[in-house]
Amino acid sequence: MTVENAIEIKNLTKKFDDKVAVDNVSFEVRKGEVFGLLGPNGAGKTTTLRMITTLLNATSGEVKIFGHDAFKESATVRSMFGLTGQYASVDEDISARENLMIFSRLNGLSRKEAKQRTQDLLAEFSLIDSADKAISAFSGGMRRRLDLAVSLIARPQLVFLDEPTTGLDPRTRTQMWDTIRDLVAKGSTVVLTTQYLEEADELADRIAVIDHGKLVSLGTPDELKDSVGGSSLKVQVANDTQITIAKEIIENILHTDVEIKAKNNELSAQLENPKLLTPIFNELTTKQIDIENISVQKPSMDDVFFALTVGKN
Ligand SMILES: Nc1ncnc2c1ncn2[C@@H]1O[C@H](COP(=O)(O)OP(=O)(O)OP(=O)(O)O)[C@@H](O)[C@H]1O
Repeated sequence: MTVENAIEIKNLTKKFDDKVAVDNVSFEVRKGEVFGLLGPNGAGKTTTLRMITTLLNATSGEVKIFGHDAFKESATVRSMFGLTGQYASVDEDISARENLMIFSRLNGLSRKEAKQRTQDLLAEFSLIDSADKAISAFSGGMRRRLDLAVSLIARPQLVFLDEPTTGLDPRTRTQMWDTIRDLVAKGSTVVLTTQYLEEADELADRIAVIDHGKLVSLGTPDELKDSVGGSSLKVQVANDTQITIAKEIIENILHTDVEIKAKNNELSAQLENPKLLTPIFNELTTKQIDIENISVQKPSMDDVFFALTVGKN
């Protein structure tokens, strides 16, 4: 039997006393995809991740990793994935090289193998130049790269990244995204939690949106965007005396209300049928409306987030 899914979760639930932190969640993560867990603070992402990675017992439900029961075969399952964010307690005075050597040895590699693996990972994560510096001198980006390198020592096919870029500056974040894409290109499956909507949009093949412990939506970024409504049309006119007539033209064609933003003479409306853009443009031109700007925008991940999650948990 070939296993198609890296992870299968069925009816996963976690209660802390009376509080239901994760509520009957089911989903699958396919081999080779980047799967994003997205949700507001306190939604239950970390608790879900901790159960999948055997760090926390579930109240009920089932987790399978490459076909193995994560609760009954936890030792086997643990050897199948890498997990970042677990090495914070490492001595800050030791170097990146020493750090990788220690964890390679803990992973059962011989001294010679550990040396080679350390050298390869330092090169892969652009840490060669800083390899012998104390970790205390490392920037946030270098620490994250080292953390990821450590999680890959045993060459896992599945990697969990809990908020891999939180606190990084935009450039370092982009470098981390490249590193993650590289990992996937080499065949790994990646599960990540993130509080950045842009990150989920950029990296994830599919996203599970979690709110109040429940799975509220699952799909590709485009599917999620489509699910919260159609595109919006924005027309900016050059001359404010033409706003009213432009509004009438658009309303007549779309049969919908057009909103006027006082700033920049901008008109906006829901555009369910993109084919209506051409007649709108033609009619505005025929009526000699001086158009400054016209655009059609799909919903953003921000729109998805606000539409699917219900504010503060
Ligand atoms: N050990 C615990 N004991 C009691 N309640 C807990 C415990 N761990 C988590 N919770 C609660 O469970 C809910 C889900 O928390 P969780 O940390 O999984 O959310 P999250 O989506 O990861 O949020 P964040 O983005 O803030 O990390 C929260 O209401 C939290 O307070």
